[in-house]
Parts: sequence; structure tokens; C-alpha cells
Amino acid sequence: MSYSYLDQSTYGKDNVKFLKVKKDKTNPKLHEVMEATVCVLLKGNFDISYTKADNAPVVPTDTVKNTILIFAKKYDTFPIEKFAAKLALHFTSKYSHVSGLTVKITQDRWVKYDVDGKESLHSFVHQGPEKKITFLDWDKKNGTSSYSLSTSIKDLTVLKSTNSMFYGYNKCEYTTLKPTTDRILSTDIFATWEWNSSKLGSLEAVSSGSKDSIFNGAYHNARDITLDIFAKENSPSVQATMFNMATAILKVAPQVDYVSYELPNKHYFLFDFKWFKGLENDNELFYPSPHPNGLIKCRVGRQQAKL
Ligand SMILES: O=c1[nH]c(=O)c2[nH]c(=O)[nH]c2[nH]1
Repeated sequence: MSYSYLDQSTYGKDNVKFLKVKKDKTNPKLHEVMEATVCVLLKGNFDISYTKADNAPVVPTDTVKNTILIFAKKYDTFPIEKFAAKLALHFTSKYSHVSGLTVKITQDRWVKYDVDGKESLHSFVHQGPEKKITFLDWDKKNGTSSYSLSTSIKDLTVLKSTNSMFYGYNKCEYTTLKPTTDRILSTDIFATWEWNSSKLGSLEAVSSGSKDSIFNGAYHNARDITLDIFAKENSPSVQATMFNMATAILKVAPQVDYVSYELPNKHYFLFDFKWFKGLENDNELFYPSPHPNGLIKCRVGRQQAKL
């Protein structure tokens, strides 16, 4: 009897990068670029490669990389949720011992800019660290209508210079924070919406493109709602604001079951100049305090209708 056993395993290729130019000869306005980073990790019966040093079942990670790039060339990569489903169906049907997989695709944000008052047909500005991410986790045994799929916006950095408050919190002998009705609020938005696979449709339907408008609509709605509420609300706290954002997204995305936010509270502290000839500071001069930062998370679901 051996001392150990293989409890879990998965493997594949991470950081597979490509830039795809989507050309449309009939309508040059539809010309787009996608820069993406893909991670595909296979699940299945690869046990002997770990326990017996037998590589017979191993689909090399190099093959996984080549497949991702060939598929990116041959098929539409927009939206990334569809491309993830396409890859998932391929790896699980091509190799019978692959029982499932995870696919993560991270898309850079390249946006066309205006030249002479008109949107350029082919020149883009990179929007910094902001990303769109999709994550698919699927086990073949559950059938193609049962999978776990989510989409996120990550690292969208925002700041508002007023209309943010924080007061009424618990106070004890450790509390030094002063309540405020006017502070800086800044965060790196990380929002995730989790799809209900039975409402969305099978992986075949997702990979066929018939759900593209649902994915595109949810992404644009989630981004707009996040930025809109951030700007419009006189925020009582990060907690209350993120809950309102999540609720608003659930209202417009019926195929989504949960919306999560993970928001650092990137503090900017008012500098006290009173020591300098009593100089007043009317919420004008702050110093960024990158650490420690608050970190506030929530996952919001839809209330079941009461019978
Ligand atoms: O919006 C906030 N939520 C908190 O929980 C918190 N805690 C803190 O010190 N400042 C803030 N701000």
C-alpha cells in the first residue's frame, strides 16, 4: 500500500495571450480588436501521470496553448463568454478522458477614440488596468445545461471628490475615526455577476452566439449602473452603495442569480494644517493613504417572491 493518494488535480496552460483583429469588410465601423489572456485547466483521469509517471493520458499544455490560438483565429472571440463555451465543448469532446475544465478569459479594454470629431475606424486607447473577465467551470457529467459561469469587471478605478459620507458607526475605546458628511471615496471596482445556467441556456447555445446580446447587455448595464450610482448617490458607506449597485444590476439581468462586489476603500485623509498659522482646509488638500485599505465585499441575490 502506498503512503499517499492523489486527492485532486487539474492542469493546463495559463497566460495564453493573443490580439485578435475582428474585421468586417462590409462595415468598417465594426472593426474591433481583442487583446485577451486565457487560462484553460483540464479535469479528468490523468491520475497515472502523477502517481505512476505515465504520461500517456496527458494532453500537453503546449497542445492546449495551440488549440486556444487556433480557435481564436478560426472563431469569433466576442464576447468572451461565448469563446469560453466554445473552448469548453472542444476540449471535453475531443478527449474522452477530459471530464471537465475551467476556462478563464481576461480581456483588455481597448476603446476607439475620436479623430476630427469622428470615432476612428482603427485606432484605440488602452483604458489602463480595467479588464473584463469571464470564468467557466464545467463538469461534463452534469450535462451542458449545468455549468458555473460568471463575468466580472475588474480594476476600474474611480474617485469622487464629494458626496460621500461615513457616520453613525460603532464607537468604542479603540475608535479614533471622525464621522464625516464629506469625504473622498475611491475604489478599484471589482464586480462579478453569476449566470444561472438553466435560464441562460446550454453551452451549445452559448457557443452558437445566440446569447451574445445578453452577455453584451449585462456587461454594459453593469458598467453603466456601477458608474452611475457611484456618481449620483450621496454615499452613506461603501457597504450601502455596493448593495444598491448589485440590486440595480439584478433588476436588469434576469439570467443573473448573484452580483458580488469586492471594493477596497482607498483612503484619502484630510491634511490638518491648523498647526500652520491656523490654516483652514475645507476638504481641499488630502493625502493618499494606500495602506492599510478597507476591503468590503458582498454577494447579493434576488429575493424569492413571497407566495
Ligand atoms: O464606507 C465605509 N465603510 C466602512 O466600514 C468604513 N470603516 C472606515 O474606517 N471607513 C469606512 N467607510
